[in-house]
Amino acid sequence: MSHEPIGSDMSNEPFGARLRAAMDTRGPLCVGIDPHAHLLDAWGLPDTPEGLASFTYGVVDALADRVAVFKPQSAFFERFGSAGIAVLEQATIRLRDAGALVIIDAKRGDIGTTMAGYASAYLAEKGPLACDALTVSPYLGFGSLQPAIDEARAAGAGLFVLALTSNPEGPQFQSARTVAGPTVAGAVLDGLRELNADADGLGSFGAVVGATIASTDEDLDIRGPLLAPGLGAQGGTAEGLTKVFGAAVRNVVPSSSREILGAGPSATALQDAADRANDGFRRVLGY
Ligand SMILES: O=C(O)c1cc(=O)[nH]c(=O)n1[C@@H]1O[C@H](COP(=O)(O)O)[C@@H](O)[C@H]1O
Repeated sequence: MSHEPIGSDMSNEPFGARLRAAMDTRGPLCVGIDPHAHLLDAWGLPDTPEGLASFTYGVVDALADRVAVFKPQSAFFERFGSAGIAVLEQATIRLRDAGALVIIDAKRGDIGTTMAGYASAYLAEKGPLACDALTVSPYLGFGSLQPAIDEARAAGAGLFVLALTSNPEGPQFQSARTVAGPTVAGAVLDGLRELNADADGLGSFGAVVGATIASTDEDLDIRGPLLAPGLGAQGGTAEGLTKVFGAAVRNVVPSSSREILGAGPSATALQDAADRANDGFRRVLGY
């Protein structure tokens, strides 16, 4: 696999274009950074801010220059209060400096003005947690995401909106019909298709579609990226992706956390696990 830098000339491109270039160069794998207490323990680290920092920077040092996309899970940093958020900030900066893209998984969603606060924290170019894309929740209405959409457009960042999540409870809401007719998930996908309509190549507004959903009748051709968590620990497989995503499979960003992190703390073992996963995804996703 290639460990080439993505190229600094991409820095002014929109998120979708940068994501496509990064995945083409380094492979499609997204490594989720989820520092669970049990993983800190398995790595021989204490469940403290210091342990969190050693774990997180261990992953960063081993993989930042060879993996295209990282998805730190904010919850596991928030667990340690401001000390944990400081580690998330540092890790995001280090990963981006190494040419990787960072999706902060915080699943934010609120009414317009409050959403604007989240957008300025995570999406504004000079925001304290400025990242390449943020996961957001549409359950206050797709339109409630507008401030994040505006900020993402201004900053060349992206969003991943929950559509068909990997957890078994998801369909209770996501398969329900909206007043206008489509399912909740279908309405989210329609909204994203509209946002990506004028994109040149891959759009910047993506959907979260779990790798664990057996199949779907929804139209996943949103002209934007499809973040697919649920691989490995939750049962999703590389081979299953073609069944779930069909013709849209080329836009899938396969995300794996525990499956890769469990290989540590050895940097070589982490690199082998990431390379193996990336090779498998390249084969299945048509790279
Ligand atoms: O938005 C996500 O990334 C997400 C959506 C979803 O439907 N399911 C899901 O598991 N996730 C996240 O993806 C990660 C999955 O971790 P592993 O199961 O260890 O690979 C966690 O951080 C979840 O919060």
